Amino acid sequence: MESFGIYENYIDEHLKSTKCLMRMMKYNGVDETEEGLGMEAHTDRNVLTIVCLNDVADGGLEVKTKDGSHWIEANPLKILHSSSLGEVLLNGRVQSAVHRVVRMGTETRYSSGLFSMPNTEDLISAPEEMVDPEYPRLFNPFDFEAYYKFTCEGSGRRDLSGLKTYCSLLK
Ligand SMILES: O=C(O)CCC(=O)C(=O)O
Ligand SMILES: [Fe+2]
Repeated sequence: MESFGIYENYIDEHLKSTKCLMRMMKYNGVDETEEGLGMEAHTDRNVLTIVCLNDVADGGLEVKTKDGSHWIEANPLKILHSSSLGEVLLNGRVQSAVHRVVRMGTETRYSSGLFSMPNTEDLISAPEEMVDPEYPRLFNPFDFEAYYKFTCEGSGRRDLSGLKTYCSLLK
């Protein structure tokens, strides 16, 4: 965030109000002839995600291009990507990556993901430094737990633009 000009105190403050969730995932290999979907297309709801994989020949993680026209393979060993809250905090300067896991090999794939997320009851919003005429405020301040709940239920569950649906100011 420092590279986006956000002052140091804010970063310290942010780190103090962040918790991390670590998740281990196992994807069984598939038959040579079939292409299995290991995890359907989604965006992560946290701030940043770091993923590490075992040494499978085919990483399988794919990220959708910004124009939505096709999927590109992501670096198979270590991936760090921005999630919904990164998009909010940087006021749209980065966008949350739509991604999925496809399985095309017989090997078992293991991954571990580190997901940083807010550990605060304060409303989440972009700092003033991120708002200017070129980047007018994009999102209403919101409560993370309520947003998370929205993405787990009903229409929010499969909504790849869930963040915009939930709190965009540009509807
Ligand atoms: O297993 C992976 O490579 C990615 C998993 C993922 O996207 C997630 O857990 O949100
Ligand atoms: Fe993900």
